[in-house]
Amino acid sequence: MSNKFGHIQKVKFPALSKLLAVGVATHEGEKWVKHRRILNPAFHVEKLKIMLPAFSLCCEELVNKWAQSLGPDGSCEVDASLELQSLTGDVISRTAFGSSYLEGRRIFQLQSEQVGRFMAAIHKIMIPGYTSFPTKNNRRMRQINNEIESILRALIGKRMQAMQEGGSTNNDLIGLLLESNKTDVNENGQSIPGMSIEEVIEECKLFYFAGMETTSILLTWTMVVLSMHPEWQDRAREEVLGLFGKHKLDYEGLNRLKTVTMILYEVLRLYPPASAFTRQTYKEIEIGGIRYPPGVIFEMSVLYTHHDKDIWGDDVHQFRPDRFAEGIFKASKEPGAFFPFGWGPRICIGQNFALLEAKMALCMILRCFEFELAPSYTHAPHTVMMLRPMHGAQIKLRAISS
Ligand code: HEM
Repeated sequence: MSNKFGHIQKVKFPALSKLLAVGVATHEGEKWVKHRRILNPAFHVEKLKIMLPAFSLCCEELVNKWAQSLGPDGSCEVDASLELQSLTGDVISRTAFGSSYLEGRRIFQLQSEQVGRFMAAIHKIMIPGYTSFPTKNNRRMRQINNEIESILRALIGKRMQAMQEGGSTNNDLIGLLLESNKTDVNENGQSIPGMSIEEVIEECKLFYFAGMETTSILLTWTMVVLSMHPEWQDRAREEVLGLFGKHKLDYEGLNRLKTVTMILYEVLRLYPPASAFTRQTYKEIEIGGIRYPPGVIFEMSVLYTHHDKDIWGDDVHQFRPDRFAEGIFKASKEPGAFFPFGWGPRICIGQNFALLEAKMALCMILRCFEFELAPSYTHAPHTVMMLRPMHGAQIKLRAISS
């Protein structure tokens, strides 16, 4: 971890866990607490169950598309990282914007372009004032931002009007967010101002950034790792076929998956999509024998902690899903050392959404295809913003005969 005095200091568990709870008592923090309270109902389990058919529809479209690409020998090659990004973009578009899915999809395309442009310029972004230079890239990024905001503004306006006229919330994220915003009541029972339109727009943009890339990266690494470990691929498929056969995947069944869940956790341990996140001290705090003043920014390395031999044992770099057989807390020597979704009050609000989506997608893929790495695949995990495969994930799919 580095602090603003330029020191680099490694802080390990358990001292690290103290930091995870830090960081929400400032002015920024108060705003966050309000946002979190308004967002929470939209991610409640009952709401996720209602979103399940949308997950299912998107996954079905993906496996059907792959089935149509199969050659005469019953196989085809795909870049799983692109395909799964498109899947998770579709899922967010449908679950966030329901009937306005096509506008949602346009936002997803624009944000994907935005991420690509940001990544291409990432080294220059450190130059003070660089983002206001009138370069071609910066002008296009501003244009994209304006287009995203105007689509969202129109969409939110339409929804608010429908709600005023007594229409339903449609149970999509935007509807649930607006409904919760309208009825926001603080702990003392007083109605307090909810989010402004600008803040709702920011939350919608965040759903894409926070929810799309991360989940597609989890699914991509899962396909890569299961290609490297066919014995675990077979075990997972057996479990899926045993539980569901050819029947529809339901919430209760997805919750009973043990092997698939252990596999997803082990992939999240080895390849955490958000490989690091930050915390800022708001009061003086002592960590690892050093006292830090308020305002110090710490970078929490999930990757480093998930690969620490002292915490996970000598097989730390091996893919061993059964280390999670007794649950997350018994998987390592330090309970709490597994935190791909963060920890403490700021923990990822979409973690149940992400895991449900990943289970649904993986089950459907396993039921229809066997897969292995294509000869062109090069294993190169790369951490620019997120931990992704640098050269894509070329996977060979083979249809499972029914
Ligand atoms: C595998 C998938 C995902 C991973 C690994 C992941 C990881 C994370 C992490 C590490 C954080 C920061 C937590 C902290 O500071 O303690 C975060 C925050 C957040 N995530 Fe996720 N996330 C995933 C999926 C999603 C999805 C699907 C959504 C929404 C649909 C979502 C929405 C958010 C939001 C809104 C925040 C900010 C929460 C706050 O500041 O209160 N995430 N996520």
